[in-house]
Amino acid sequence: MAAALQTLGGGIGITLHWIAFTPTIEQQATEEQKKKWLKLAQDVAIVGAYAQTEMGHGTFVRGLETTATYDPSTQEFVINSPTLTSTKWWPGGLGKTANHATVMAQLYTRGKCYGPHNFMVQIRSLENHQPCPGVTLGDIGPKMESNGNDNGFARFDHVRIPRENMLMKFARVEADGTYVQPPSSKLAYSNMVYLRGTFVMSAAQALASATTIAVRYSCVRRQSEMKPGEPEPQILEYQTQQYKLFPQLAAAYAFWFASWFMTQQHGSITGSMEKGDMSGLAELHALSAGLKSYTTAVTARGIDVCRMACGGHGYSHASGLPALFGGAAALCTAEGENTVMMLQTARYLVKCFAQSQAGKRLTGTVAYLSAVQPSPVAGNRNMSDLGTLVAAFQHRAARMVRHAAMQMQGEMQKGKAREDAWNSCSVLLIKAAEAHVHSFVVRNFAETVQTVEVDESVRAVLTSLCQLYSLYGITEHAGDFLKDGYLTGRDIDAASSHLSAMLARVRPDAVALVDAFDLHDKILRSVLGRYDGRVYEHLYEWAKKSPLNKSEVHESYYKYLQPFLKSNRAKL
Ligand SMILES: CC/C=C\C/C=C\C/C=C\C/C=C/C(=O)SCCNC(=O)CCNC(=O)[C@H](O)C(C)(C)COP(=O)(O)OP(=O)(O)OC[C@H]1O[C@@H](n2cnc3c(N)ncnc32)[C@H](O)[C@@H]1OP(=O)(O)O
Ligand SMILES: Cc1cc2nc3c(=O)[nH]c(=O)nc-3n(C[C@H](O)[C@H](O)[C@H](O)COP(=O)(O)OP(=O)(O)OC[C@H]3O[C@@H](n4cnc5c(N)ncnc54)[C@H](O)[C@@H]3O)c2cc1C
Repeated sequence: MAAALQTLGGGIGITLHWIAFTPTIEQQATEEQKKKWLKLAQDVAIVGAYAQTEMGHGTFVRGLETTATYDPSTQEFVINSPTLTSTKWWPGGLGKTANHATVMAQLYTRGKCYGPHNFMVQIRSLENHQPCPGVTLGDIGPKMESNGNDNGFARFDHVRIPRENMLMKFARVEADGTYVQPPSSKLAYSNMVYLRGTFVMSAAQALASATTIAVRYSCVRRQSEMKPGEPEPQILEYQTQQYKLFPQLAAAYAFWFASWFMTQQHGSITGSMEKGDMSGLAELHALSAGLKSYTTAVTARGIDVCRMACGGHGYSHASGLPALFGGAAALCTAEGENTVMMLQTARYLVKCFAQSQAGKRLTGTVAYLSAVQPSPVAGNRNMSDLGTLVAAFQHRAARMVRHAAMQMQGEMQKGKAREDAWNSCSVLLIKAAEAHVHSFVVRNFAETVQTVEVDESVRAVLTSLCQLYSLYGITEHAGDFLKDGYLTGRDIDAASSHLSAMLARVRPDAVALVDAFDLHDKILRSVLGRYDGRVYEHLYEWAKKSPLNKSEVHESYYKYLQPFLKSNRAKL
């Protein structure tokens, strides 16, 4: 599904039906409600949008203004948009495509507000697709990318829906208006956790696509002379080109493996939650938020590196890279803005750190926080050993989490309120959370390559790629590793020279490594990244199809240029 949606470049009107609307029914509806809507959704007999964000609030879900007020006399909810800023704004497919939406609204019953809950609302007629009475709909206009998707707006003027349209798997409102609490108030957000997990896969796929394009093109493209008089080399022979592309290639693999972990973790924790065990929810939320933030940010930057690595042709839409970048940029903002998501991870880490200080043994993805020793013992480390590299990342993350948490404690001891201390330490907190996620990705990569059983040579090349990824991270963030003397200047020098060796080692396998992503030309949609390598012929064909080439002399000539030239000539 992710691949199919990627083909459509950030989606079409129905994308959110598949990735958000239908999963929300699956995750938030009762069995009875599923019988009513799930099959209709799965068979696309109805088309849905996920309508949460409003003009005034996206991040702060508790600040949403749309209301769902229960009327026990008719056993209905009244959905209302009381202000301009309460207008639902951004939901994919909401403008023109969807005829239903799950609407996130503040639930009021018996005069009390119980916070945001999901409601199924029909928004267009199933007969003629006209908006339902009381519903105003439209498209929000062109965006940076994803213009095949009608991100829309919606206003509700006291629209009545049956009580049964509240998605009631967790929280419920009884016929008489009694509110029944869910096992956790955050279960109304479970679909966001799921979607953030799928964004990790989307990031991996987008970065895999960009590196496929750039690596293949770098084998077709020849430029300059390495040595005077010699034939022009493939640009992939330049070490600087390898240094641009191979860390992105390695990151694509790392994110792919992280997304596998995320999917497995989501399945196992939601399985336990089905049985009433909510203990894994906080970690699942922290991991999905942090991974979504980290992988999409690195992917967006990485795609731009790939674009620049393709020179001028990378800037053309023929390369497919601008569209990939636009799609990745959307992933950085949608489903929880990246800074806000990383701060959620930081919040969890600070709590875990406090628990560890209080003597609790941490488990799961944060276990290392209590295992890592605060005072490092410096020494000449073997910087080509994966175990050493993983330990270095864990040490860096643990130090940064401790530093941010202690800094916050210090601010509070000086009299600052917790919230103010949080805000004044939030840059440190973000960096610490990023280091934690980075460390997780490195460890997971290292563990995954060890499980490769198909072939010794496959394991060897993936191990090199994992070393490259880790060494690149260390050299890019050298200051973090040097700060408390855990790594020495000599270690960093060793890391740099191993990194150079890894670039050379990965070079012969680079094309096979991108081919292994198995991204068909129809998915890549890139003249530069064609599997057959016939870039120049197709670049020429592609340009000939430019709309400006439909006529030999463009109409703008007759309209503007001809009279302008004529008057200029007349002046001579
Ligand atoms: C396959 C894909 C292919 C192509 C893609 C193409 C197109 C797709 C493009 C876009 C789709 C986009 C869809 C959307 O964007 S839908 C809208 C998404 N909106 C958001 O993500 C909103 C972000 N904001 C939030 O999630 C929350 O408001 C926020 C977490 C920021 C704060 O929540 P709240 O104010 O309620 O909580 P706090 O008081 O801060 O914390 C309370 C407590 O709860 C914990 N928490 C928060 N969220 C969750 C959660 N989801 N699950 C579990 N726990 C959660 C939080 O950490 C606190 O814990 P504690 O510290 O223990 O008190
Ligand atoms: C392509 C695309 C598709 C989308 N699809 C949907 C959809 O289908 N359904 C839907 O409901 N929504 C959708 N959205 C909306 C999306 O979920 C929100 O835009 C997103 O959650 C960010 O919220 P915001 O726009 O309110 O950003 P803001 O919160 O206004 O962010 C602006 C800035 O404020 C900062 N900021 C905000 N709060 C904090 C804080 N607590 N601490 C520190 N900094 C903070 C942010 O880091 C950011 O720098 C989509 C958005 C995009 C771009």
